[in-house]
Amino acid sequence: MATTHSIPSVDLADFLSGDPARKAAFVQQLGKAYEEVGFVAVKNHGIPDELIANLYNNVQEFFKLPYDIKHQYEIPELAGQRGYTSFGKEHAKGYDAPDLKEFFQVGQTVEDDDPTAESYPANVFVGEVAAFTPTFLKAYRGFENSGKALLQAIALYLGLDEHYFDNKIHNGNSILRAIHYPPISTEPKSSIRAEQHEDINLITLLVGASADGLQILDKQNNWVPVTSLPEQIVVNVGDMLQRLTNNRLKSTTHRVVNPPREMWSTSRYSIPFFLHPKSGMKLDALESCITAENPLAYEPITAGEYLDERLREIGLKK
Ligand SMILES: O=C(O)CCC(=O)C(=O)O
Ligand SMILES: [Fe+2]
Repeated sequence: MATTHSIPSVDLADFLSGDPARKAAFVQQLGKAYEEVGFVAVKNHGIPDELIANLYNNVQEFFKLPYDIKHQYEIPELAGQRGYTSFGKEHAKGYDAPDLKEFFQVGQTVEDDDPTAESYPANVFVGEVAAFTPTFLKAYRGFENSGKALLQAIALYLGLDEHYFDNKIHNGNSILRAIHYPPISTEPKSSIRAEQHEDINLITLLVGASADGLQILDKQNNWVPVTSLPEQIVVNVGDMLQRLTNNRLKSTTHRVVNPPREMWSTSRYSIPFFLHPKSGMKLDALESCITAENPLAYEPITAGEYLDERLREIGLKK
């Protein structure tokens, strides 16, 4: 895979090093990257390579299953938030044509006595691929931990207490999503596998996709390819963090394009982790992010209300 020329790169080991100068430098690099680009590549992210490899193997096994079996794991009442969503169901906000993908989502499992547990639907267990669900649950915790460290750095950059986000994301409504973009068999109507969009959540952590295709829209309105090194994950700002920071940190538009014709026969897999807080978190703009040059841009809203609004806009919730 090619290098990440297009987005800045940071080393999470700097933040966790215990060396105040390295830690402070990381905070500035991450914050600047999120103000200017909205995406970074993170090395030493703490999710073991072997776990990532297992995750991809299980995901490929699952999507190979016949449609009738996968469809048993599709639960429309859950708006795609748990289990399987079949090909052509989800579309980007503002677009009618569906994305060319099927996906599977795993959500939070509460392990303490937090009453938030009652608000989460149960995860859907896949019987046919024995290691699928356990591997997902393990990876879910890994992404949560890496995301927590990154949010600690973001909190410091914003002049907040380092642990500002910790209890807001503990038992949060995060989603681990495995996506399969199937091979292309006939001339596609458009060149797009996943139409341009911004992510809904606080931050998204994406482990190296199985193929090229991800592009971000830069400030000059050019589409720039993002391909990450195997040992890096790509982490971007979502709309909830953009809203909380009154547009100071950028939720950058991105999309997935079709491969060149000679690659049509290949599938593409990717596994984003959408880091959400608990639904009660207020997304009201931080005082420090409201200035004369950057006046208040959004109405107050909670994370839960905002998620509902967005799921309706992308066709998952009626
Ligand atoms: O497939 C990818 O690489 C990115 C997918 C994505 O942007 C999303 O699901 O929000
Ligand atoms: Fe996305």
